[in-house]
Amino acid sequence: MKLIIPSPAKINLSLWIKGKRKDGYHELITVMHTINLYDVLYFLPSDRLELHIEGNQTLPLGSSNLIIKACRLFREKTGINPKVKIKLEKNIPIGAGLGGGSSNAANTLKALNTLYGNPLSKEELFELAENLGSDVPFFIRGGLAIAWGRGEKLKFYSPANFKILLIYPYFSCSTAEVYQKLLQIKREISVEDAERLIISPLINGNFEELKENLVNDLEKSESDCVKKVLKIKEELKELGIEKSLMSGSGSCVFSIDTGDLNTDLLKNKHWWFKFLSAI
Ligand SMILES: C[C@](O)(CO)[C@H](O)COP(=O)(O)OP(=O)(O)OC[C@H]1O[C@@H](n2ccc(N)nc2=O)[C@H](O)[C@@H]1O
Ligand SMILES: Nc1ncnc2c1ncn2[C@@H]1O[C@H](COP(=O)(O)OP(=O)(O)OP(=O)(O)O)[C@@H](O)[C@H]1O
Repeated sequence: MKLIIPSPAKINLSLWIKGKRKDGYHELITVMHTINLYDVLYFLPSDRLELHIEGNQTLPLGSSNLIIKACRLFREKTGINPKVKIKLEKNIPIGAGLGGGSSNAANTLKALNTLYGNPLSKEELFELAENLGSDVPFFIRGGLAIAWGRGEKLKFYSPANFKILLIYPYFSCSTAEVYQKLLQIKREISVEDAERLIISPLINGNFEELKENLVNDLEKSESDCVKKVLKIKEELKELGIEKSLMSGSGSCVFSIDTGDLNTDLLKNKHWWFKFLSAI
């Protein structure tokens, strides 16, 4: 049986840091939405597990690839040894704050579950996803959600309908380094606050109010990568895009609902840009 699975990216509409946990992770609250920028995963019959990648030559093919990690976790949990040829068509920039690897991992778990007769419940899929990374549980369902804790606690909402301008500056950021070089931040904020500040203006289409409320505390990181991202935000301001935000731990920057922008201003710069939609 052949399966073709779209693996969408996400943006973080906001991210607040509440403090540092004993396990070394940061306590956070973040609002995520999947967008129509996809990798594609092909699952084809094979006599063994194999991974082929198109569109990117830098990604590992072995056990450090999140797709292989997902396959191994599936085998440990179910006792089923996946014999599939997986082809990854990579379109999502890596280390860009778009969760590409996390999305691949989550969608691989779902695809294997489908291929082998659904041995895992939805809850078990979420539990397994948690072991693969903080963003992976979100991609089991996708759409619009508030995540908190390390990022594994989730509250989902009906997906919203909005346009995004996404800028990728041709460099990547290390998530670990961005967090490591983050100043001590202790936000007093709750899931209810995130609902009031982000979810309700988003769902009601109050984009001016939403733009005023967008925050990403990881922009305060001392990492060189984030400093380069902040320069991109300044350049966008000079082009008339007043409100933009770094997604996740960077390097992408996005702006909401910039429909009437003269795109010529964005051309021939040191980035690529795409007009995308929330999905
Ligand atoms: C930046 C976000 O993408 C926002 O959605 C996530 O917080 C990062 O999630 P992720 O890419 O899955 O990150 P992980 O692979 O879980 O962790 C990478 C590293 O980021 C740091 N990390 C990650 C998540 C978190 N809540 N606190 C952290 O301090 C840890 O040093 C960790 O070792
Ligand atoms: N299938 C994969 N796709 C992308 N990255 C992968 C994959 N497997 C392992 N990785 C590793 O994961 C890291 C980045 O993953 P990813 O692209 O999810 O980060 P990101 O876009 O910065 O997302 P975020 O920071 O929001 O979690 C890189 O170090 C990359 O080498």
